[in-house]
Order: sequence, then structure tokens, then C-alpha cells
Amino acid sequence: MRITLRDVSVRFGERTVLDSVDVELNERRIGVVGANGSGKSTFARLLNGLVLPSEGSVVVGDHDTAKEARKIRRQVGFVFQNPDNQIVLPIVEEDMAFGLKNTGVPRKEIPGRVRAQLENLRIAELAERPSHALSGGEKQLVALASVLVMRPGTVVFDEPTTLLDLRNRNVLRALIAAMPQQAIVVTHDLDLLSDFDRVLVIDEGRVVHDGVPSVAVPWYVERQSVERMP
Ligand SMILES: Nc1ncnc2c1ncn2[C@@H]1O[C@H](COP(=O)(O)OP(=O)(O)OP(=O)(O)O)[C@@H](O)[C@H]1O
Repeated sequence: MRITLRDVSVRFGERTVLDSVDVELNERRIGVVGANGSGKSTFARLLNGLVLPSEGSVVVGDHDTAKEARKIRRQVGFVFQNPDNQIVLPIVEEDMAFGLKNTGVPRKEIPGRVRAQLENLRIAELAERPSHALSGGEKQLVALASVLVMRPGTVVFDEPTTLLDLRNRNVLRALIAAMPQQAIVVTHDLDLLSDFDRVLVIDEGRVVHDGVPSVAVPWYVERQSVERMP
């Protein structure tokens, strides 16, 4: 999926959080890094219309997020940093079936699709568990499963590994590597990005570096360490 940001600025009140961002996202694996508060989540939320530009435009395929947010949400799934934002129904498999029912998937196909997605993430045993009683990491994987089961063309992840232990971090990493969809991943977990196609570095609302991970990640690490020196 081609996502084009044309001269996009986002302001909240007086504050400019993203400033004249102009990029075209077409690669299959794109990472976004930057310091706390630099604008990464805002950037991620622009990609499926959760945030709209104050200036400029975001076009996903042929659709402008400011005009066709509903269509775009079906094409671009979003995995939130906090899975509680995403899980709505009391039992895991019901929660996962919810979006499928709403988009008109035939009822008899739904349980099979839900089970297959849970198995794909190696969490089949969670199917009948109460969603509110899951651990943080389990919730994050269920939230991810709920997005993937909808089969969007692009999945945007906002810091997907923060709640995960080493095993599940590795599961997620393998999953992103194997996903047929485009993945755009905001993260502080730089190791996750080593086999990505492209990494954007955001600083104070601007894209300050854009390149392959073998160049962009060391560039970012170096810049952070220089900035931290007294
Ligand atoms: N809805 C909003 N209203 C006002 N300010 C906001 C809003 N959303 C974000 N901001 C501000 O915009 C700035 C960038 O926030 P954003 O969440 O995009 O940063 P981030 O790079 O994802 O940070 P982190 O790594 O800490 O998650 C922050 O200073 C934040 O307080």
C-alpha cells in the first residue's frame, strides 16, 4: 500500500507536534524511531485517520484520510500501545469476532478465522479466557490478533513490544517478518528493526533521517548519545 504524506503539519492548540512532513511510504517494513514526545505516535495515527492533518494531506492508496476515514480504517489496521484501548468484549474470541461481524464476514466463517489467527500467534489457549483477566503481554497479543484477523493491507504498530517478555517479543518479531501485509512500526526497540527496509527518525516533529536500518539506527543512537551529554 502506498501512503503519501504531503507537507503534513499537526497542531494541538498552539503546539506544533508535526511540522511539514513530506514522505511516501511504500516499503513492506518501515520503522519509526525518535525520542519521547518527538511526534511518533501522532505520525502513526495520521496513517489511518485517527489524527487528521492541520495542514497538508495523507493519502492511503487513492483515499484521503480527511475524507474517507472509514474506508481507510479497513485498509490500515492500528495496534495501540495500550491494548485496553482496543479490547471491547469480555471473552477473547468474542472480542476478535466483533469486527468481523461488523464488516459482514459470513457468520459460519468467523470461528475458524478467529482460531486460525490465535494459533498463528501461538495463543490458541486464550480463546475462551475473559479478556479483562489477561496479563499485559497476553492482552497485547490479543489486540494484535484482533487487528490481523481483519486482514488489513497495512498494519501500524505503536510500540508493540513494551509489554512483552523475551519469548513473546521474539514471537512478534517473527510474526512481523512473516506477515504478508505492510508493517509500519513505531518503537524504542531498535533490534526489532534490523531486517526492515526503511527507518524514519523523527525529532521535534520533523523527519530528520530516512534510510536503511544499518545507517539510520546507528545515526539515531549517535545523535541521542550526543544530546544526552552534559
Ligand atoms: N491530543 C493531543 N493534544 C495535545 N497534545 C498532544 C496530543 N497528542 C500528543 N500531544 C503532544 O504531542 C507531542 C508528541 O506526542 P507523541 O505521542 O506523538 O510522541 P511520541 O514520539 O509518540 O512519544 P513517546 O515515545 O513518549 O510515546 C507530545 O508533547 C504530546 O504531549
